[in-house]
Amino acid sequence: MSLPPGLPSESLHVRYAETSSGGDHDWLPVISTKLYTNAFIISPGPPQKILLGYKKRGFGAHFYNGFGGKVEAGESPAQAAARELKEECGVEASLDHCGTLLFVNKGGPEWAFQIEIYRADGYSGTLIETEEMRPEWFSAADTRFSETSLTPEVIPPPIPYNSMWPDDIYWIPLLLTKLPFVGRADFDTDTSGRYEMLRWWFGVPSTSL
Ligand SMILES: Nc1ncnc2c1[nH]c(=O)n2[C@H]1C[C@H](O)[C@@H](COP(=O)(O)OP(=O)(O)OP(=O)(O)O)O1
Repeated sequence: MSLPPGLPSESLHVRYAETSSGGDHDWLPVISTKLYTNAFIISPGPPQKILLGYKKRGFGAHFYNGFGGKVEAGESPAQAAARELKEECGVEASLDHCGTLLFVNKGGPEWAFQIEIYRADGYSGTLIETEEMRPEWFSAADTRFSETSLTPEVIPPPIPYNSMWPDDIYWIPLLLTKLPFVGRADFDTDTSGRYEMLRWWFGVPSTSL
């Protein structure tokens, strides 16, 4: 099983993958890439919880997402991830790299987004709402089977996949279980400007199983 084209580590072997149908030549061309980061705080629990930010403006506005953005000139992705986390929700964390994703949009921009994903089990400082993001906790476990005596303060609402990028549902479970992952999705926008996935591929390299 081989990775889709465009990822930095195309030679990796893969043990597990979720993928749409289509041949190797059906992927959109990748002309160039821009580096981004996305960082997640995951409180081990129980109950396991994930911190997401409601994006108030800019690209991906009104979606919940991790905290991140562009890697600036002279920065490593790890430095950018720490900076963006602090800028967007006010906290610091010991971040571990856990995945690389490539997103290509049919209608542009002309570059593909290469997003380095980070996670941490905890943080220091005080969470704050910023101009860009409103941080909120969500249950990572399936709350349908939780004890009913536990209050919403103890068990927050489930991960709001319907208000997130459509690719997230494929790789966030891998992030939660600490499995390193790689993946790619090609997008188009529908007539109302909503992002639709044309093709996708998300997998776990064989060395990590
Ligand atoms: N498809 C998809 N799924 C999950 N996450 C993302 C995508 N596409 C994305 O762009 N992202 C992530 C990657 C980044 O974390 C953000 C986008 O970064 P952005 O807010 O545009 O970058 P900043 O540098 O913070 O932007 P400004 O502050 O300059 O506006 O979404």
